[in-house]
Formats: sequence, structure tokens, C-alpha cells
Amino acid sequence: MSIDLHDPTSAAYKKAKRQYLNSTRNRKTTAELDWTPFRAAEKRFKARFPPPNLSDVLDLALLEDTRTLEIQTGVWKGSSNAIDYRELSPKASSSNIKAYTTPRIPGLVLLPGFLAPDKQRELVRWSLADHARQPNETNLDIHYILPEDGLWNVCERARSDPTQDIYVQPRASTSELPPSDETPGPRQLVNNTPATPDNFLLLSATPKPPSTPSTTVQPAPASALLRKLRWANIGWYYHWGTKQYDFTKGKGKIDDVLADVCQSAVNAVDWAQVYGPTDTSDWGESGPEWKTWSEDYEPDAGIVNFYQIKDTLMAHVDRSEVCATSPLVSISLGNAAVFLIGGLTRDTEPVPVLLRSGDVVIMSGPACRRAYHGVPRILENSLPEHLAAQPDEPQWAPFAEYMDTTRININVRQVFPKGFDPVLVVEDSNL
Ligand SMILES: O=C(O)CCC(=O)C(=O)O
Ligand SMILES: [Fe+2]
Repeated sequence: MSIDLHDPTSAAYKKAKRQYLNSTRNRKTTAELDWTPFRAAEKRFKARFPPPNLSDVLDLALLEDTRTLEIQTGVWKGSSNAIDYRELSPKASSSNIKAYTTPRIPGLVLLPGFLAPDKQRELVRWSLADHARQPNETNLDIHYILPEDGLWNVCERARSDPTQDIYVQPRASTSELPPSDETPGPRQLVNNTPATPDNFLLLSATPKPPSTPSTTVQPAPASALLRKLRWANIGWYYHWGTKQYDFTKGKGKIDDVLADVCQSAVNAVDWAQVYGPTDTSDWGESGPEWKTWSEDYEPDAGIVNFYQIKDTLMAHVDRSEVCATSPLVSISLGNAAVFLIGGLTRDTEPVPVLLRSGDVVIMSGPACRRAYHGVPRILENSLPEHLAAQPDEPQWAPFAEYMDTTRININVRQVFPKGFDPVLVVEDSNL
């Protein structure tokens, strides 16, 4: 489809052009003047017509001969010299791993193709079949009483026997409760106070009432709801209403396979090359923590994001973590996306990066961890061959079908700095 979209004589191009002209007929031309540079970039990449030109999007896969086929079949292509970047010399222990930084965003490390195809499949399977189910909360749990073994497993059984497709019941069955404004859909933007070790107690004490289930949602087949899955929580429980972690609910376990991937990504980077002697970042009282990350980095929270083709993630800063510097490891699976990352406000022009399946991004240090970032575009038809259906692998078929229009992002964080025990801090304060 997107091949057609680039061809002005095709039916798809003409249809998109008609839709574009209809939707922009009454637009005020002055509106664009008010956009921040970040907003302007989001608008540009979101556009369905004309399809965005990605020639200024950094696409590091272009540097790898082994990814030529993936790039060709994936239709979309950025540029390998869109911005100024530096390749780090590999550590002896991870000599086959490529790592890049850019002077535009100190602390951002890109590890293109970090995950081999088999590992990508393992993590896709894990995200859908093992993780997006109880006890891990998903966006759908707010409104529906989900099956105990998760939507994915019900849908998989229903593939071979449609009578197994169940109707999932809403949580609120009467209209007595006030309607909620949290409908299943994109993540809501909430302005929250950045967490720090100093305000941790205060933030812990803010009430975190459960979200009110919608009184208007109707029972729905599991197979239809699966397409509305948007996120699943990892580790420490995250309260979306206040955008703060709720430590009273205990610490969910981080799966060993996932923790291992994140730790190996952090350990593959020679942090002295990222920060080095010329580093001017403000590390605060704790000093340059990167020096001990290879020993004390430990992920304890996160989210699995499930994007369908038209989904976007607006510019935001992840500031709920008490530790504002430790590496945030972000894993891309499935269709490719344009990722934007800028500065401490939306007024900084963001750097656009094309993220493909298997790529890992690490956001670390004071500048990068508090930088605005977002995903304005999932690039349709860019699922790599190794995640598509294989004739000799019927078990993969349901995953291939779902992933055809999906991007998964596993976003893993470390909430607390080394030596900070939230349970002890709360007990000591007699809260
Ligand atoms: O999908 C991505 O690449 C980024 C996701 C993200 O920024 C988040 O979950 O906070
Ligand atoms: Fe984020």
C-alpha cells in the first residue's frame, strides 16, 4: 500500500490526495505558526498525504549489508547520514555489537539490530502470550474483566475453534457509576511532578484511587478486544491517573529473559566513551553514576506498548522514576517507526530516528532521560520477513498475523537509584 502511496498515478495516491484536500480545506494557515518545533515535526511525520519524506531521518540499518533485504521489503528508508553521529568502539566482551551516539542528545545510545531474529520472536511471544495477562495490568483491565490466561491465549484457541471466542464482560455492568474519561485508546497526557529522592515520600502519600470503569463499554469478543490492547505494565505498579508509581502494591517481578536483554544492552556499551572526561552533564549530588552501571544497573519497572498502524505517542518526558539518570532500555519489535527525541522543552528541534525491529535505544543521563520524545508514525508494511508467516511454521501464524499491523515497544526503566529502598524509606517515616 505505501509503495502505491509514493506513486502519483496509483489509485491509493489519488484517494489519499482527495482525503487530504477535503480535510485541509478549512484549515487556518496561521495555525502552523504556533507549533513548537517538536509539534511541527510530529505533524510532518504523521501526515498520510503526501507520505512523509524520511531523508532527514537517521536510519542506521543502512550501514549493515545484512539488513539490505529487510530495508528493501520494508519500503520506508531514512538516511545513514541525516545527522551527526559517532560509532563507539566495541567492548571486547561484545565485539559484534554496534553502538552509536549523537552530540545532539548526550546520553542517547542507539544499538541497531541488537536483537537477532530468534530473540525478536521470543520477545513478541513473551509480550503477547506471557506478559499481557494477569497479574500484569493492561489498559483493558480498567474497563473489562479479562480472561485469566489473557486475551492472546483465548484468541489463539478460538482460531482453530471459533466457538471458543468468548464475550468479555465490562467491569461496570450498571450505569450507576459516573462515566470515566479513560476510554481504551492512546495514553492520556497528565502533568506530573518529576520524582526525586527528596519528594519521594510526598509523592508516595498522594492518593491513588483506582480508575473508574466506563459504564458505556459493551461486552466484546476477545478477538475484537485484542486489537485494542495498548499497554501492559512491567514491574512496579504504575498509576496512570497521577502518573506516579504506587509502591503499596508491591514490586512485580521482571522476567529473567527481559532483564537479561536489558542488562546485556547496558553492558555492551562502553560508558566511558559516551560520557568521558569532557562530559558536562549535571549529575547532581550522586555524581557520574555511569561509572558503576555495569555492576548496579537493575531494571525494575516498565511498560510494553502495543501500537497499531495509526497509533502515535505524543511528545512526553518519563519523569516518574526517582532515578532520573539510569539507563532506560527501549526495544523495538515488528513494524518500524519514526522516533523523535529533543530537549528539555518542546522548543528544541527533535532528532528523528527510524527504529526497526530488533533495534534497542538506551536513554541515559540527566539530559537524555528528561528529554521530550515521542513516536509520531508507525511505518506501515515494514514488518521484516523473519516476523512474517512461514509456511513450515504454523505456530507462528497467529503472531505473524497480529504483527502485520503492529509495532511492539518494550520500555524498561530503573525507578530507584542504587541503595534506595522505598519500603524502608516509607517505614522509617511512619507514613
Ligand atoms: O515506543 C517507543 O519507542 C517509545 C515509548 C516511550 O517513550 C514510552 O513508553 O515512554
Ligand atoms: Fe517515553
